[in-house]
This record gives sequence, structure tokens and C-alpha cells, in this order.
Amino acid sequence: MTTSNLTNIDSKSIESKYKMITENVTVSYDGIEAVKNVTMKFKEKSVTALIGPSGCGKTTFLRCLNRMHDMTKNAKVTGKVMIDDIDLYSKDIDPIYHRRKVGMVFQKPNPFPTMSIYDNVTAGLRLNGVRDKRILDEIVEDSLKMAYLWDEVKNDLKKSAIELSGGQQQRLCIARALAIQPEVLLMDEPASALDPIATQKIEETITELKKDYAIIIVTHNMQQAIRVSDYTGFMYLGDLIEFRETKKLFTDPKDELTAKYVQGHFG
Ligand SMILES: Nc1ncnc2c1ncn2[C@@H]1O[C@H](COP(=O)(O)OP(=O)(O)OP(=O)(O)O)[C@@H](O)[C@H]1O
Repeated sequence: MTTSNLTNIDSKSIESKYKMITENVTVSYDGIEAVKNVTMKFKEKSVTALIGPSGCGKTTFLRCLNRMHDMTKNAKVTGKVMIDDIDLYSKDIDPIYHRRKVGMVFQKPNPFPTMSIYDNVTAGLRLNGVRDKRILDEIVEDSLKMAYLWDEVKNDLKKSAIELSGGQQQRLCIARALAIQPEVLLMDEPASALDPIATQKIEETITELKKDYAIIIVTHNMQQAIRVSDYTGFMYLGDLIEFRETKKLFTDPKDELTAKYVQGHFG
């Protein structure tokens, strides 16, 4: 399928200010393309959802946005991923410095199991040489507040992270990602391992975080995309089929495949 990605980008999106832009991103595993020529623009202070059937390339694409494929031996990425006009894949940049601008939250909560809540949040900072206790304390409080976990754990920061509930662990992982002060937050099905109440909390957290961040979220759950996102990209077999404001994509899809998918004809 060769749908032109650019023609299906909503014209309103193009006028706005973008935090991140991908240009013709292609990812192949052992020479087989899993993501094909994807061009997308991610606005500041907004949530963009990536939807599509299993295996369509959502996670593969998301992982390009912070160069996570650098660690996958059989993966090859081509194209550009621009953050504030700097190409993350340019040979002239320090990938570690720029990768720090992009935080990631995974499908399953993955706090460091042997560490306390406090140490989980500060792990990345300490790795980057921050030692000042006063600064660390401040960042712990700010990050946990941003992740809407502070009130539940403020008196228990030395408690082991694995003593938290699944939903709390996921919000701790969000706090850990925020502690290194990223500019973009990537979330790969952040609520799929959680119960409905924890899911609601994560969705509320996402809605609050978008006041400060560009958030890109992969989700299987179309209702979740409708609830939390401003823009949605529908992918199919590695192609970006349609990318528009969420409301429009779900109520007035331009592409027949998108229409079939959002109406639940295949999944
Ligand atoms: N490390 C890998 N090596 C080889 N092929 C891979 C690898 N990771 C993913 N793939 C393949 O790439 C394609 C896209 O996978 P990806 O996980 O990105 O899809 P997805 O849309 O996120 O799926 P799901 O919704 O099931 O998580 C699939 O065909 C998958 O089998």
C-alpha cells in the first residue's frame, strides 16, 4: 500500500508549531520493512495517538523517536527525526544528549525492583552526575507531583518501588521519565497492563502532562485514543494511512481503511 503520508496530514496541523517532526522514516528488520516512509509532525503541548492493528509498526515507529533501535542489532532506520530542528540521527550530534530530550514509558511498569521510590526517580539524574541532595529532593517532589503520585507516596519515599500497586508503579515510571526533564514523552500502551481505575489515573496524568509536553502514545484502545489525544495517526502494514485531529479521524475518516478500522471491522 502506498498512501502518500503528506497528503493525509490535516492542513490545520501543518500551520501549528511542532516539537518533533519525522521525515520519511523507514525501519527494517533484517531487510524487511516494518515502517515505511512515515512523515509525521507532533505539536507542542498536545497528545498524538498511534493506532492500528497488531504488527502494523506502531511500537517500531515509536522506538525510532528516541533512537532505541540503536540497540537492536537487526534493525535499520532511515529518514529524519527532527527535534527542534536537530536531526536525532545526524552524525554530527551527541545522541546521548539529544536522546535525553525524549522520555519513554513502556507497556509494563518497570521500576527498578531493588530501589526505593526516591532512588527510582533519581536514578537517571545520579547517572548524569547530579549529587546535590537538595536538588534531587526538589526534582523528586516535582516529578512525583507531575505524575500525580506525590500525595500517595510522599511519606514513604524510602519504600521499595515494587511495594506499590501496578498503577502506582506506572506513575512512578512516568515520574522517573520526567525527572530527567525531557521535552517529549513517548508512551507505549502505558495502561494496557492496568485495571480500569489505574487506567483512568494514567489518562488523567496524560491530560495534565500535555500542558507542558508533546506526548506520543501507542494504544490498542480506540476509546483511549479518543479520550486522551488531540491527533491520531492510523497505521496499517507499516504505512501511515491517515493522520488528523482525533475527532475528525474517528468521525469523518478520509481513507476507507481507516473507516473500517475505527468502525471495528478488523483489529
Ligand atoms: N526485533 C524484531 N525483529 C524482527 N522483526 C520485528 C522485531 N520487532 C518487531 N518486528 C516485526 O515488525 C512488525 C511491526 O511490529 P511492531 O511491534 O512495531 O507492531 P505494533 O503495531 O506495535 O504491534 P502490537 O500492537 O502487536 O504491539 C511486525 O511484523 C513484527 O513482527
